[in-house]
Amino acid sequence: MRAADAFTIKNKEITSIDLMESASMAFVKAFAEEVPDHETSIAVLCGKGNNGGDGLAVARLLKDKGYTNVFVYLIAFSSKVTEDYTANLKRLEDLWFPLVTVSKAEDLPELKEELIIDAVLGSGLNTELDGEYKLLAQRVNALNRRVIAIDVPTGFPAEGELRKDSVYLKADLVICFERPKINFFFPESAQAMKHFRVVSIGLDEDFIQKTSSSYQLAEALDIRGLVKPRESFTHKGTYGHALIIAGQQKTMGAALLAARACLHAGAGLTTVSVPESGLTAINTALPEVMYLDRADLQPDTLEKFKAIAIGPGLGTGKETADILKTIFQLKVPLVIDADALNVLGNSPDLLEQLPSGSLLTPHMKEFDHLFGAHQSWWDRLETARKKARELQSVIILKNQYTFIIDQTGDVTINPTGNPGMAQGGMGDVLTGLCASFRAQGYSAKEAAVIACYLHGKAGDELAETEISVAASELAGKVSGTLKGLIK
Ligand SMILES: NC(=O)C1=CN([C@@H]2O[C@H](COP(=O)(O)OP(=O)(O)OC[C@H]3O[C@@H](n4cnc5c(N)ncnc54)[C@H](O)[C@@H]3O)[C@@H](O)[C@H]2O)[C@@H](O)CC1
Repeated sequence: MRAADAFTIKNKEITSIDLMESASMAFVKAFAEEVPDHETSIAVLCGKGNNGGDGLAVARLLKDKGYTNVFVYLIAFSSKVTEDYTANLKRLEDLWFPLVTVSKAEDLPELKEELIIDAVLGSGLNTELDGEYKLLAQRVNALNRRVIAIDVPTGFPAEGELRKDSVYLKADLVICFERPKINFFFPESAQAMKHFRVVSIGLDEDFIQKTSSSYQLAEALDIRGLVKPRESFTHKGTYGHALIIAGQQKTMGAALLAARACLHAGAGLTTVSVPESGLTAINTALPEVMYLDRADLQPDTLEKFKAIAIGPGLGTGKETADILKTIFQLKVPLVIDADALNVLGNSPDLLEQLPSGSLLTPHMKEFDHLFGAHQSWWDRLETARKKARELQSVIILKNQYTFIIDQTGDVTINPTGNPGMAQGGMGDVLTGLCASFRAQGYSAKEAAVIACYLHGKAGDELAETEISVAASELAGKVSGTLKGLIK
């Protein structure tokens, strides 16, 4: 993002002070939507870098917009100042804007304002907070006021490990510039912020798109670009035949859910392999779905499938390991989930035989069982990037924001989904979606991106009218949601 700033300044004939003004205007526009009451009393805490410069400009622009109670506190712990900070300070001084200088954390007056804008330190942070900055953050946190941070909360690193004992100036909302920071997507970010929203500040979009970044955020437009329309004269054979190997006597539902999702996501044919005791359930609940006896899971029968998903409710016994050994010999794209992942975690030799181009869908526990325990999500994601390259496979690392890591180690972040979806069976549905898109001919990465986005989006649509979302309901909804996405 710093490169995009520099490129925009150089090529758009915009000076850095104008870019700061543009960023501050974008902040104020979003702020006004969040805090419409112009009588709200606001304390703007400004450090001496460009984040502080934004704060000074924001204070002036808020006054211009009609906010009558804006007070600025200059956090003067450092002797270094940036040029744009100095220019914005001069603009405020010229307006006779009341300014309070705080040279030590203990000098911060007992703030009476209802709301605090945090512009102390932004993305220029290079170490954890300590000394006066740490004391200041602790003092402000103790006030329990509503805090809106500019770009990032003070003390919060844009990338790198988020340690549990670090101190941040906690924000209720972060209004950040142009793109969210990767660390916003980790569960540990909850220590520093509740929500974020992104505002455009006029950086050169072409440059941002072309600049290689290891992280991409999936957007509806990406899905529209990926999903191929259904053409005339196509038939069920065009859309592939998926096989789902799942379920035991007491976990038949997992197989049903995966098969249901696979069917509704558009696979031409869906077959499920469950114990024979599940046959009636399949025929009753999913009449379109076919059945394959476990005894028939032999190479010559399996070669005809366009994709095979394995794992939901399957158990971690020898049978699962034996089936994995068989399907690893095939040239059929694989989706590996749940108990199949746990079996691979128990036997590293088998994991080494994983065919390239496979799709693995672990949640945090399954991931750590496969690749070792991790203390932070940053580390976990780094391991996922390394393993995806080594295994030449795609990993869907499930989380509130799911990470899709491709064979080059690049990460696509999925933004859809909501807490209403925190119910058993959701993972089985995602596996069925992955199998469906793999069977329809999408690459492992494409299938993963479409499946994750669609899964969350269908859940979001259901959550508009429901507190919690049942997995079977979501599986039945995906076809309609997909239609809406590609319109
Ligand atoms: N052209 C640009 O680069 C733009 C930058 N913008 C703002 O500029 C911010 C980045 O500004 P800066 O790079 O000046 O840096 P900051 O304002 O984030 O930080 C100020 C200074 O603090 C010092 N510092 C770093 N780590 C510290 C620590 N642990 N404890 C104490 N001091 C520490 C550094 O010397 C840094 O220069 C962004 O977050 C954003 O708010 C916006 O104005 C948009 C345009």
